[in-house]
Amino acid sequence: MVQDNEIAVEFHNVAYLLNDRPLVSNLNFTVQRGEILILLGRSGCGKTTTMKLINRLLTPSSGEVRVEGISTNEWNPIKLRRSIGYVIQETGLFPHFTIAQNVGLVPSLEGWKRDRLSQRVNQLLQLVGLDPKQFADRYPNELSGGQRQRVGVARALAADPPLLLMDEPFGALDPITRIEIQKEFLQLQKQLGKTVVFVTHDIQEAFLLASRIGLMESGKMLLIDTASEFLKSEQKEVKQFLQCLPFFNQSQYGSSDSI
Ligand SMILES: Nc1ncnc2c1ncn2[C@@H]1O[C@H](COP(=O)(O)OP(=O)(O)OP(=O)(O)O)[C@@H](O)[C@H]1O
Repeated sequence: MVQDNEIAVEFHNVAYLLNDRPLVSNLNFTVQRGEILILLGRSGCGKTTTMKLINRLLTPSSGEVRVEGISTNEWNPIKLRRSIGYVIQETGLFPHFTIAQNVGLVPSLEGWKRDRLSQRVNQLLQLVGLDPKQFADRYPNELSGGQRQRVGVARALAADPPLLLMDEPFGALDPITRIEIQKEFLQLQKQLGKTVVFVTHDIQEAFLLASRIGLMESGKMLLIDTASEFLKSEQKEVKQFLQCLPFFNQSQYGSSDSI
């Protein structure tokens, strides 16, 4: 049985309504510590909304989301967000900040001393495969899309948050860079043991990264299970996604079932 302290995030009967229209409803699931939970689903199915309910960019219209056992309504929103790394597709880097300033943003807001901050920034840039000597003083528009994505990941990790929310973080990359960065991210996650909620509509990405996959449709969670159970599902919506795996080879996928 899963112990409470193995649970990082819980959704209890959560709905979020906008102008009386439910964007998500009946959400009941947990995110276990150290797992990569993939939220998979077609455009507009409610993945981003679900993510924003975790870091309190949105609060539930009914039900409750708990992070580390505490309802998001009770968390101080600033403290909550600083304890959660957030990576989005467009990276959200500040254009007039250097790469070092972008990566060091949260620690500097937390009042870290200069030396500690610059050490941390260098360490993180190295961790995501960017040479600090080459990149620290550049501005975001002087980097390629893939390099900016790496900076986005480094920034999310800067204050060492236990939980990372990643919303289509590699969506804008060419397929080769994307596979490279996915594999590196997987290594990094194994090394750091973070809990990750990762949004994608790409089933290949889901199978490569997932400890478990949550399939969403029309604001509901249809299924949440390991990749190998996903493969066995008879649900129509699951099969539709599986058909999108071009060169489907079971031995390549579903190997990271264990949490
Ligand atoms: N601020 C808003 N105002 C009106 N409708 C919204 C708003 N935010 C989200 N929606 C609607 O809520 C639904 C869920 O949106 P959400 O962004 O969660 O989907 P998603 O699964 O992340 O989609 P995508 O993969 O395209 O990013 C969509 O139908 C969207 O149009």
